[in-house]
Amino acid sequence: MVDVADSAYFHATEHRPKHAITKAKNIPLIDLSAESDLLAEIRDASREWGFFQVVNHGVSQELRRNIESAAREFFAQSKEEKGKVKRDEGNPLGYYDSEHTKNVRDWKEVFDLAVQSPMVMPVSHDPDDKELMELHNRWPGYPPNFREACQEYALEVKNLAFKLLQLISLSLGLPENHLDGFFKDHGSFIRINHYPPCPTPDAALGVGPHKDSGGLTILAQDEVGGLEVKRKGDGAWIRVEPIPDAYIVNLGAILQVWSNDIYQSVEHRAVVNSERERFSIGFFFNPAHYVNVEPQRELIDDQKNPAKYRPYNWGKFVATRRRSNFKKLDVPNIQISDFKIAA
Ligand SMILES: O=C(O)CCC(=O)C(=O)O
Ligand SMILES: [Fe+2]
Repeated sequence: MVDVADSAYFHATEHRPKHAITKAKNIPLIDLSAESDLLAEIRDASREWGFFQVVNHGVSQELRRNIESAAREFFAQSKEEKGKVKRDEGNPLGYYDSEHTKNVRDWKEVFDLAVQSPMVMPVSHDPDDKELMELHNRWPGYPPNFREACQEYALEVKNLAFKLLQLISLSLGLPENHLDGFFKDHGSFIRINHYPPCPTPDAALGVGPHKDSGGLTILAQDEVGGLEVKRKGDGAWIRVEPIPDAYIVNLGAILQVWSNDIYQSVEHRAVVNSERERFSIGFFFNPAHYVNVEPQRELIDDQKNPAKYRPYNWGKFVATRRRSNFKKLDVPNIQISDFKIAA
């Protein structure tokens, strides 16, 4: 992927990454072991930023170290070795090095794995086609502990995801377990991102600006840093400072719909640099494919605050995205704004 002249990686001048504000007030840091004011902190952070970091989260440091070092060893292999577990059109899990965000190539390589394998998904984006498929993880032979490190990590982060979901539910004034049922057969996945040093960090991005489309994202970034969040209000890009052993939490588009816009998912991107490689590991906490996503009845009012979105099926949403990713269709990817009800 290190082809300097390849303009497929170049963003339009106005989207190039140089003007991040690093000295600004950072996204909130929340101590999950604190008893008092926890819900208020989560509510304020979710409303103001859509992003926060958590400490005392219950995920063991050792499991995080294990997956981080297994990832380092995996990506250090030759392209040919990594290509043995490459994703294809039939199964998007595994290794991939040519992802695009909004038609510009990302300066990264990734490894995706389903938290529950097999992951069940619709075969097609067509709403009338009820056929389902099972997606199985692809495990590399090297390093030998890769699979175990990923699976052990996934179990603990999944527990954190449910804990955060319950806190978010309470922070919206809903019962603690109100949203749990949507995640009974959850279609969560883990994406390990590797961003190699980039000779043109002013023109390329590790991941272009996007919003996460699922429920919640729980991200571990290493000490290099590069994640930036678009601040609500003025749209300035704010650097998320790496905090050792903390997790970055952001609300995905589904929470925006469930909460009928009380909470909003926020744009973010990853910048790269010319000196140091960077790793991040995202846990994308997604509902089951059969879940129909719609504003929660408890949070709407037909007269004063009607639903802002029409219901949509999560599995079909994912299948529609997958189709446009592979076909490189010249249309914008499906977004929740496609389901927005005009006010
Ligand atoms: O690497 C990062 O800091 C962000 C990655 C990201 O936003 C994503 O994978 O959705
Ligand atoms: Fe993201």
